[in-house]
Amino acid sequence: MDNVNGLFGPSWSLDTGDIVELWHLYRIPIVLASFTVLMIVRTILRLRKPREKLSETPPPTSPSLPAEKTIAPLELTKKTSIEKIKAPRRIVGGLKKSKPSEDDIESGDKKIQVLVFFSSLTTTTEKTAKVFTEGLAHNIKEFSSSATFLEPEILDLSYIDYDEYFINPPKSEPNTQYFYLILIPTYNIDTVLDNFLEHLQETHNDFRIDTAPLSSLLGYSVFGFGDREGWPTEEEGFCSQARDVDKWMAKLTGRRRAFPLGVCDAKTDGPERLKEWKEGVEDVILHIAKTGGLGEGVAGSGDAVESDVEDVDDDDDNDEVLFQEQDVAQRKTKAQKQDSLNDLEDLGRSLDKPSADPSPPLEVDFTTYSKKSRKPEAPAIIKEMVPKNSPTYNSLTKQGYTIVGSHSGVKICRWTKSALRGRGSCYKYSFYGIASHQCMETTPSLSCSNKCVFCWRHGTNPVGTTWRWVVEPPEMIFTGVKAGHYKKIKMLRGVPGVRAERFAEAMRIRHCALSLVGEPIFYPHINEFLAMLHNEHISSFLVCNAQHPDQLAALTPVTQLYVSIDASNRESLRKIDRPLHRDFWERFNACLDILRERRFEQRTVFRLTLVKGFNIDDEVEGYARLVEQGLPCFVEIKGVTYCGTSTSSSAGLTMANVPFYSEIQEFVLALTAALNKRGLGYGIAAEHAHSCCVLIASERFKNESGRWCTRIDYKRFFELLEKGEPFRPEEYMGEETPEWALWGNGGFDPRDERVYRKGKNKVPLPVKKEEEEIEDEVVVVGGE
Ligand SMILES: Cc1cc2nc3c(=O)[nH]c(=O)nc-3n(C[C@H](O)[C@H](O)[C@H](O)COP(=O)(O)O)c2cc1C
Ligand code: SF4
Repeated sequence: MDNVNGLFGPSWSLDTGDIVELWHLYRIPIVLASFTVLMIVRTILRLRKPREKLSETPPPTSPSLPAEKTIAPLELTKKTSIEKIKAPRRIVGGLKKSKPSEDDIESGDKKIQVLVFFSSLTTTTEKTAKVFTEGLAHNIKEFSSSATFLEPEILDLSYIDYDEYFINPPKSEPNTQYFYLILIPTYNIDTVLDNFLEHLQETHNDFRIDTAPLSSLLGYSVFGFGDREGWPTEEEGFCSQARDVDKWMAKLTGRRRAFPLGVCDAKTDGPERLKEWKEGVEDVILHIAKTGGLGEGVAGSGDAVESDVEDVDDDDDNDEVLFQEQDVAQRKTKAQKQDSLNDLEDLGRSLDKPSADPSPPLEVDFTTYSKKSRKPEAPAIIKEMVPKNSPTYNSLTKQGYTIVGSHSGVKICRWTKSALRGRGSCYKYSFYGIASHQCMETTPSLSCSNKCVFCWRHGTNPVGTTWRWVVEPPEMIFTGVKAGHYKKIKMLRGVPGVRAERFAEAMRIRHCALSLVGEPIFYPHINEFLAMLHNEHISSFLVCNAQHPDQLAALTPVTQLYVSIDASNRESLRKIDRPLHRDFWERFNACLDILRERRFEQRTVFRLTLVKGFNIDDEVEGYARLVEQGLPCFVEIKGVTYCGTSTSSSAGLTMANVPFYSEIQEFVLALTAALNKRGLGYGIAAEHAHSCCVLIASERFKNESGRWCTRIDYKRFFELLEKGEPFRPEEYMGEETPEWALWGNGGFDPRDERVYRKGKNKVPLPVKKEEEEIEDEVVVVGGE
């Protein structure tokens, strides 16, 4: 113990021997104490350091997270920085444009396609656009060889599917970049242009689509045709639709206006103005060919700097996004609205003291349209669908239509004339006992929501997805169409060959085919109109285009309800009907479901119009599936007829698209086999080879002896209707289908006289429809 005292005492001194002795005496407590101190230090250090992950076991909250999804340190860093950016959003810089790479173009990898779009009612723009495109094609060949130009293509806005060109540039050629030129007239009446504009606007406002989905275009420019005599100034509507198209294109392309909007008065300065515009456009194309792009900041380059006000104009939804370059313009247009936007506080403060912040003057350029400069908007005027001064009116009346009011029409069909002369009735006589000379073909809506390739009225017909025109009362339409029909019948009094008894019978309308042109159920008072027909014991055959399920669901029973089935699948339907509704396939299917529900209330029919190259090949199974879905009472299969007008050929339709009757027969056999394979109980009931038309019917329309009864007991139909109680279509099933109309017997009424064209032999089937036409008759596409 002394030694120990000596060790800690002040007079302490030790030699080596003492140290060794001490170690031997106290080594255990020394080792234990050192170990304890070390452990304490280690524990403190570990507690201060973050724990390292020792295993790959996923955390309990994400049991399925795969090992590779574990967030790596780098990703964590990135995520944190993204979160930091999130609120509030302030985007600095211009729109992100996928600008063409000069290298791409120079290396020859990319091709440039100029597309010239036009629309025309009275052909001025069409003719000009054609000459313009030819000239452009010629000049483009002379341009720099650094870029590959494809032959400019000309496209009629009445025929194209807007979705293919005006949501995104066409996708068919991945290495091709597009340059759009749009030549259009202006009409203050309803035309396809309204629809085009609606499409541009909807695309821009569609929250699912990028606001500038066409920004990958190389550029665009618009040229408008107008008439200063009727519309002297811009305020009064001079070239207003060209201006609107230009404005929407600026928005959709992210302001890639390559050259300013050109306008002309087609009657006076047209050639001069067009020449100027053409030269300017060609300069730009040349510039693109050389440099690969429009260039930045060049007047008319479409750069956001110049056109900013366009974007602020009406885009309230863009409030949260502020482009640095647009500050100045937005100060003017958005100042009052900004208070609530936290991220714009700085801007708001600067606006409070405008004099303290002398901003540079606003750039004004020709590409700018500002609401501020416009006069206050006049109250919306509801237009007439087909006004008397419209080209549509002229075109329809020239074709023999009587326009009643502003949206209804009536026409004597060729079969009515033919039946009056005892030269054959339409297929509806063979199948359903409709006397053609007592049939009125009419529609209360000349407008439609499709632009079917086989319709012959494109360019002139009003189209729309909703009714936006003046509505006339059903009484006025009913009286008007009857008067129009009788007037036309009377005019046939002196036609050679008209049979007196048929002429007398024709003065009493017994049937009404609501299938002329347009979409009858579009008319808001269609049910009242039908009631008027039925009150006068006029049967109703109504054809609709399967695009208006709500109206179809609300429709009161008709004698026979048709739905046009123009294709068996979405893509094919889009190509052939070119519907205006984006959800056309859903609408189509909804209509089939409605028809299925209605099959025990009225006679339901699928009408298939077969167009070779469009809706026949490989579609039999698809049609069978649709029949299974809608379970119609009947399926009418008809070959398209051909009118040979420029409109049908612009739609890509030629005689080659008209199927031979043998092809129709082949198709019918295949479809019936497909239906039987599905156990659906359909058979081929009747044919009218003359019209290239065959009827497949449900076995429900056979009598006890197993014979087809496709005809209608019209008297019974009205009796049942007047009882006001529900009834089934079988209850007004008519007599047996006549022998001559049955499948295999041709379907020509033996009471009538068959007349062949001069010089044509009595060629046995199959023949092209035209070769079997009745003398003097004009073949039209789309009619019955
Ligand atoms: C019924 C009708 C309405 C028109 N409305 C306008 C108009 O609002 N503004 C305008 O500038 N020109 C208007 N025009 C003139 C046309 O736009 C002009 O004649 C154009 O050249 C026609 O082109 P197109 O023959 O290709 O259809 C109208 C012409 C017609 C027949
Ligand atoms: S159903 Fe059609 S084609 Fe037949 S007569 Fe009537 S309108 Fe003419």
